[in-house]
Amino acid sequence: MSTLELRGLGARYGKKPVLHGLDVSVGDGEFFVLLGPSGAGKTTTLKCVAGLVDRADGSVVIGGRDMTGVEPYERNVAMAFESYALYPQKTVADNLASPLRSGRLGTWTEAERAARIEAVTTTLGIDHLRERLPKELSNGQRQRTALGRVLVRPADVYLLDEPLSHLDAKLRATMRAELRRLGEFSRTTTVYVTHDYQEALALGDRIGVLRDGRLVQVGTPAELWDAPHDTFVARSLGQPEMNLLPARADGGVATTAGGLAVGVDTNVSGPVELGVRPRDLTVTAGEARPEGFRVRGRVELAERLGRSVELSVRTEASGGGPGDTLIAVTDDPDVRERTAVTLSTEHSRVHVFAGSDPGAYAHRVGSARPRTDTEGEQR
Ligand SMILES: Nc1ncnc2c1ncn2[C@@H]1O[C@H](COP(=O)(O)OP(=O)(O)OP(=O)(O)O)[C@@H](O)[C@H]1O
Repeated sequence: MSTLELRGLGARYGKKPVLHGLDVSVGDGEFFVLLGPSGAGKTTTLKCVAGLVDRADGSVVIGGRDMTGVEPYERNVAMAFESYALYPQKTVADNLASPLRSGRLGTWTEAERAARIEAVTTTLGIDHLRERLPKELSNGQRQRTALGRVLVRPADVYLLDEPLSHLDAKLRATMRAELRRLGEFSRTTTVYVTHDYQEALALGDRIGVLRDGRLVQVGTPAELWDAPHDTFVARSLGQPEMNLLPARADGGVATTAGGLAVGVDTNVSGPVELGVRPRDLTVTAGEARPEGFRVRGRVELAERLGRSVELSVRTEASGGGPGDTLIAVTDDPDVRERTAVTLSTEHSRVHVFAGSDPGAYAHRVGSARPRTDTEGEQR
């Protein structure tokens, strides 16, 4: 059990910098998720913690001890790579037992070893595979065994790199729940790398969003969901992605190109983006309740996604605008293409992002508010 701190952590491959001054403190027993797209630097961050990157700047501090110059095998971290290394000639049970046999982790009685292995194989659902050799396992089973090899050994910090990536959707969901339980049970400080936002939201006590080697936002799942730092974080969480409508703010009103207008803080002016999650929009045939944010439109496309239907809605073009397109999700099977609908939500669910730099992500400055003039949201 240990805290983990990254202080100004940087890393380079050759001359190319890939991590830029990461600062974060992971609490004792915390399950911390690093979320980011391919190439963001997630694996490199784990390797720096494990001591496997030569050209690192700043420092990694585990349990209050600066790890600069400390060899990987002396750091007491256990890392599971996406490519799973198993002894080909050993059974699953022996593969799991071998980390406990190396004298470095103290001596274990046969009974203690067996109890620990059993707890892990039960959690990972590989009990029935204990006598098999790696070549007799599917990719997903091999991945779970490799994860087991890490979890079986007590360590100060677990470093897990996309450990569920080779599992099918159903098994991933089951394993997510199991891992969550295991985390609560073992309370070992864990850094878990993924590019899957659902995994991050389900597992993380906190999440750090990494983009191009920089930590863009660190927070609880609720903080990231309710107040994403910028449009990149906003789009990283949620499927379908958050709707983002370009607009111009002036005098406390932001107006989209399509003619939609909402109240915003009077301090906000210039180019903005209005963000609303498809699942935050309530879809009603005809008129909606009068309070809150609401907009009328017509369904242009309806695509069934299992129980729910994803709608592409063209908003009504009033006030000379061409209308905007918003994605919404409904469970109502009667909403079809060409149906007239009203989309509504609370103003607090309409995020306002500001920033005019081309190519940069706009920052969240707050949420929309009711308009104080009498024009309404569609004009
Ligand atoms: N050994 C290496 N030599 C040179 N460049 C590397 C090396 N390993 C990674 N990189 C580069 O460093 C950057 C970060 O890579 P890293 O593997 O940390 O990203 P990641 O977020 O884990 O991505 P993924 O999800 O695809 O595994 C990428 O641009 C990658 O191409």
